Amino acid sequence: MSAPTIPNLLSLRGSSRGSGRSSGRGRGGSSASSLSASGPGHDATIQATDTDAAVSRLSAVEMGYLQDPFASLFVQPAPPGPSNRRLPIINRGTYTRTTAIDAIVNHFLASTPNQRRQIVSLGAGTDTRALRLFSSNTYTNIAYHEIDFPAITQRKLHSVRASQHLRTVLTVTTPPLTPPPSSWTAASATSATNTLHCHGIDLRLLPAAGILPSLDPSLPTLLISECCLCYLAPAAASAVVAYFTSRLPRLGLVLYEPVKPNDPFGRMMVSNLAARRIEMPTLDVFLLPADQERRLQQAGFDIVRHMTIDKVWEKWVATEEKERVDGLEGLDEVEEWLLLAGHYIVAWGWRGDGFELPGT
Ligand SMILES: C[S@@+](CC[C@H](N)C(=O)[O-])C[C@H]1O[C@@H](n2cnc3c(N)ncnc32)[C@H](O)[C@@H]1O
Repeated sequence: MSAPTIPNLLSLRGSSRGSGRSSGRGRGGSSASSLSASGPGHDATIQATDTDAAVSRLSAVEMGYLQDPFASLFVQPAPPGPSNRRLPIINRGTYTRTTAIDAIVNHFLASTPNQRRQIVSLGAGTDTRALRLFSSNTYTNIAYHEIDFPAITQRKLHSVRASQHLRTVLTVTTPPLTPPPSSWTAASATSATNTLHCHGIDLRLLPAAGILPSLDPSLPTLLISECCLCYLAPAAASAVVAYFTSRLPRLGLVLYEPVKPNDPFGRMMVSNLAARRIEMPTLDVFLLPADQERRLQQAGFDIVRHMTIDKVWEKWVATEEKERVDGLEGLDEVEEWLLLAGHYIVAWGWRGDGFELPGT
């Protein structure tokens, strides 16, 4: 929920109330008003959504929702003041979505002990999940693949090379080329069996490309799309999923996306995105949670589950943890939270022997 979909919706609403909170726009180097809704300008707008996600992650970390020592390393230092601070319901959304995907990732890793396994994050941006996993030292033998536009993977490499802290977690194994390569690899400094493979490629070109370097089709693999495939045209998004389902027999997929664009709240969400020249074409096709389940079934996943974010909060966050989170900022707008969280879904499915993902 930290991406520009709802966060900006509510950031816009927050600033109209004079909260002084910023959506983080402009920090990604694009001005939405000057960009067209398709073509290269639109790609730049979509790439800038990673900055929104990074700023929201940092806000949730700074307010104590999440622990992530890497969140600040991918966000430009803000001027003094609360400019990077998100509204409480946005922080709770970022927390809940991160908790849900972390739980699915952990379940996948725990169900595949003593063997090599893969995670592939589509549109990973400057996400820190691989860094958190590697530094926790809980799991070994992970090949973690991240895919994003070359401009984003290059920027991530720059941050990794520039940060003393990150150099204690990752050893970049790509030769130090100038200009920096868009595809690069790194090994975990604590366990060399954990490797990070950053692939700088437009996902829409993936179906026509060969097998990604270092991707091993024989390994159990978890594919993550955390607010990524929703930016692609439905046929292109399906082709990306088919690229993996046609090659990897033991595969799971977890998606995080908005749903219900046609009710009043959903219409407002879509119109706020449109004001920023952002389109989410898959939202027109996978309208309801049941459509997302059908999508995964049609893609070939045998077991399919989904939960809206409000249900994740209700069912997956333990009582004491709910109390801790409630105590951080308080949440006056409970109805607004339920409305917001009900418009975001985590859907997951899997197929193949020897591993599993959680039930609901
Ligand atoms: C909202 S951000 C999410 C980043 C990250 N998954 C997270 O949740 O923190 C969406 C990401 O998807 C990437 N993306 C969108 N369309 C893409 C495409 N066609 N090819 C590669 N990356 C894409 C963007 O560049 C951006 O980094």
